[in-house]
Amino acid sequence: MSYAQLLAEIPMFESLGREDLETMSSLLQPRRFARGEVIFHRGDVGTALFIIRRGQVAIRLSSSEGREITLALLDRGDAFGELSLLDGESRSTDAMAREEAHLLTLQRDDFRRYLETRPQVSLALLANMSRLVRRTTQLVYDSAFLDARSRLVRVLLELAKTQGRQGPEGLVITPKLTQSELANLCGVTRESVNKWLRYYVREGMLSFEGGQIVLLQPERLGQDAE
Ligand SMILES: Nc1ncnc2c1ncn2[C@@H]1O[C@@H]2COP(=O)(O)O[C@H]2[C@H]1O
Repeated sequence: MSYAQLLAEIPMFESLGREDLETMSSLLQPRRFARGEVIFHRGDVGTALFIIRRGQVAIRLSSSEGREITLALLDRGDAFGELSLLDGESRSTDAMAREEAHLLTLQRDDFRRYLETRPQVSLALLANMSRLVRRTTQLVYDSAFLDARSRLVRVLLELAKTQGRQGPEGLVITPKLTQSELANLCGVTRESVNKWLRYYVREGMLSFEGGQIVLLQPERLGQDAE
């Protein structure tokens, strides 16, 4: 089966011509993970890049006491696991399938060969890593300077931007998130997420539809948390 069409949708590989995409496609191995299954743990040896065909993957950190934060939720067309292939260190985070996930793996040597011979792929990877550094800086800023309410609002607005769609009432956040998952994404307690979600529902700025959060007045929400 050719995965060239999926590869062409991924920013890191979009510069590749048809022939390259077909060659890379023949190097990919499909792997399937059940809902809740761990794809890798922080500290594991990294041997492959992962590309998501279907399903959702959480990039997470957890403490020895069982506390967790979610750094990112990834879905179709997202790639992860590039860091350890580049610096030879171990996996920097855990990765877990939030729902049944159909993934493709590209082995380290094959990935590096593309980076060495296709400068456009390296540039796109650098752009990807620049975004990652910016997001991490934003997380540091948020945890140092923002209160729980502002952190929640910032995460909701970012999810709406990266994984949202326009619905009839407002911006719908596509992944269905529990309050605990939202709390992990914001780095605040579940109680505080619950308190502020209820406040924004009362104020008419957000609602819930079929388990999804809908931002009814995203601009007002943004102003409120400034
Ligand atoms: N802060 C972050 N935000 C989003 N993704 C990350 C972050 N840190 C690490 N990752 C991804 O998670 C992967 C974990 O394995 P690697 O360290 O090989 O590569 C990492 C990146 O692809």
